[in-house]
Amino acid sequence: MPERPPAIVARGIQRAFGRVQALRGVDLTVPYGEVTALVGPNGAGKTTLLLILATLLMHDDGGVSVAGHDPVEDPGAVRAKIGWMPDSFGVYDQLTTDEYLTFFADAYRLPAAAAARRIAELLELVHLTEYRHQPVHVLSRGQKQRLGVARSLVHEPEILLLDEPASGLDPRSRVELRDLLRGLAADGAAVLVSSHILAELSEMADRVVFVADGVTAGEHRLDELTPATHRWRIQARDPDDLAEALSAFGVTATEAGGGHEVELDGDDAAADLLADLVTDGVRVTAFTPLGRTLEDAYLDLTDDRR
Ligand SMILES: Nc1ncnc2c1ncn2[C@@H]1O[C@H](COP(=O)(O)OP(=O)(O)OP(=O)(O)O)[C@@H](O)[C@H]1O
Repeated sequence: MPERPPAIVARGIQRAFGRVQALRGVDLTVPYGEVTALVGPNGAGKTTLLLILATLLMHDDGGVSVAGHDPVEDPGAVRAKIGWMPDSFGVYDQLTTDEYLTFFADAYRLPAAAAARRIAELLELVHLTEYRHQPVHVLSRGQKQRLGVARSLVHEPEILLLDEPASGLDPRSRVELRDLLRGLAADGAAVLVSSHILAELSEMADRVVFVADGVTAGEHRLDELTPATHRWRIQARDPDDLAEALSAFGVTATEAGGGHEVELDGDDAAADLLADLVTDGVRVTAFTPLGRTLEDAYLDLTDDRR
């Protein structure tokens, strides 16, 4: 079977607001079946880019294709395929959560019976079933955020664009959001999510696109950013015993993070050193590989752009 073309391809996107050049040439590819994270400092242009992809803002230059359609030439075709969750969205306070979702189901022309089924399913998914008949204004910020996620899924879109969806969510809701997005990607959807919470994205995303100062600063697979580690942190009941043993084995160590950090040649060397330490009577309590974090990569990539 031929490989499916990417859900979103953007090349050289530019957009100015008066004298502010918000986007100076952003490139982005978002494949189906994966979660792509859009990461960048405040003012980098993430929201501007998402608005363009969501057909809500026109770009000045460059080319964009969303689900095979041009958002400027054919916004209706794009809107039918995307689910959009802005970073702040108005909710119609006097409507109940059920009515709120029904309003959007109507906008997407879902037949009434299908809409009722879909809304019940979505309220269950975002744990708001018990608020079905409550007006939206009684919902907490996090609950409104979850309602926003449900709203973006009403018409079962194949592409999801989410601007900072985790902000305002408590830890449990964040984990649930992560699992939900991973599940949608596993079912074939293309998910593009912007966020500042890097630790969380590293568990949620397959790919990351760094944007800084209106340009793409890097586009990577997450597993490429965390290559086989060569540094480990070792801790022992008695740190002096550990230091002595390392020195006796000729291993250079530096004290850091409440333990000793060492550089080794790979997993086999690490396993050998651990065995030697234990045989030598050192009571090792932790032997931790120090991978490169998403945060390290982000700081490297944006270093000269501050
Ligand atoms: N409607 C607008 N009018 C004028 N300037 C704007 C407008 N929208 C965005 N900008 C400017 O464009 C730049 C990019 O803004 P954007 O909101 O896209 O960044 P962001 O990466 O989403 O930031 P944040 O992480 O803080 O949400 C900023 O300098 C911002 O001030």
